[in-house]
Amino acid sequence: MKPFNDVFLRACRGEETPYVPVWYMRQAGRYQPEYRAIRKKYTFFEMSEIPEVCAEVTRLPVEQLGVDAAILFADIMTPLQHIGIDVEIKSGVGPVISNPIRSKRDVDLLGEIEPEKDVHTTLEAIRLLRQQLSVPLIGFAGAPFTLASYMIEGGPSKGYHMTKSMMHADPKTWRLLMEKLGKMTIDYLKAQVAAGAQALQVFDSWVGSVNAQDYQTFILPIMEEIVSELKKTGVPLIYFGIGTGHLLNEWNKLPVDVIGLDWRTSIDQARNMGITKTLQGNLDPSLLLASWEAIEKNTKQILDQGIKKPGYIFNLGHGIFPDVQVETLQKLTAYVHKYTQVQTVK
Ligand SMILES: Cc1c2[nH]c(c1CCC(=O)O)Cc1[nH]c(c(CCC(=O)O)c1C)Cc1[nH]c(c(CCC(=O)O)c1C)Cc1[nH]c(c(C)c1CCC(=O)O)C2
Repeated sequence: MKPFNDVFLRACRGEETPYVPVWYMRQAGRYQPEYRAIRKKYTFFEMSEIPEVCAEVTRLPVEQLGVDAAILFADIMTPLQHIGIDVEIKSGVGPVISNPIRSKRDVDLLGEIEPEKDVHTTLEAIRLLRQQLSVPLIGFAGAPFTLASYMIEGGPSKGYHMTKSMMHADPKTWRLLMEKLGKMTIDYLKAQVAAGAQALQVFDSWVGSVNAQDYQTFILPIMEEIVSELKKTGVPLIYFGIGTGHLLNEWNKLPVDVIGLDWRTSIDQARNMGITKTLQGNLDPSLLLASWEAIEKNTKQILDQGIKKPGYIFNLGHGIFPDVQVETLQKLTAYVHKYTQVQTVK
């Protein structure tokens, strides 16, 4: 086996690195012919129930693209099935829930997870991967707001209107829901670290839809609890969301190690705002469908900002689309490694 590559972990901690580490959100997915072939045989959650398949799909992009970290194959919806949410992943749609949360009674009925019993296949996949990988393994979970948005709306949403109206119309029920999801997230992620996850990413993909005041009142308290509990595990913590430029000052106060940015906020802008954490991101994934010249030009701009100081990880601003070519990502990974190596040696 290759020697262990810890460049990603060092960048998470804000240390100097020999080159900028790279990984991609949704690096295991439908853009890979091998993934599509496996997925033909199973539903999404059937795949998640077989540790060997999860491990294989997790390893695939590491071997194929040469990235510096692996992210566990699972979904943010995975633990919800075990607290009473009836969820299915519909291809081309996303998570769909047949028993959405609409009242205090629905929230009261939600249970707790017992990780070693309920998500043992996910934990088993982590244990397998730790024997197989020579790059760090990132564990992950959805954050309470983002999970609640699916649970309340019943599926993907544009405006999150029912979610935000519950937050304001029935703050007590909202708080209870946040507490239950917060506990689930803590239990789930602690179990992932105990099984061998070497970093954690909390996906709050849709939280950018609330303003800073509502974030402080209705979401920040549970995030403070989650992050301070997870900090105790000792592994680096990444917090990511889409369109969160207006929330970054609040995020910077949380004891997370890394902030994941989408393409709307540049690395320079975030640093000029006073963000002191390691930054991760943030090529617009749409560019992966453009010419190589456009990809290179935009990537170079991001890297020139990123490498101004230690504590930078290259990624996309959101996940890879299914119609991206594997070769594009291979070329991009090699480009980031080479370009940043030359720059730091100088
Ligand atoms: C919001 C969210 C979800 N899931 C996730 C998020 C947060 C990141 C983000 O903002 O995108 C996170 C996620 N989902 C998946 C991973 C695995 C690891 C990885 O990034 O490679 C991760 C980290 C697998 C997956 N999760 C899903 C797929 C595709 C499913 C398939 O094979 O049909 C994969 C590989 C399904 C899924 N699950 C979800 C969506 C929106 C979709 C896509 C729907 C579609 O376009 O078909 C919910």
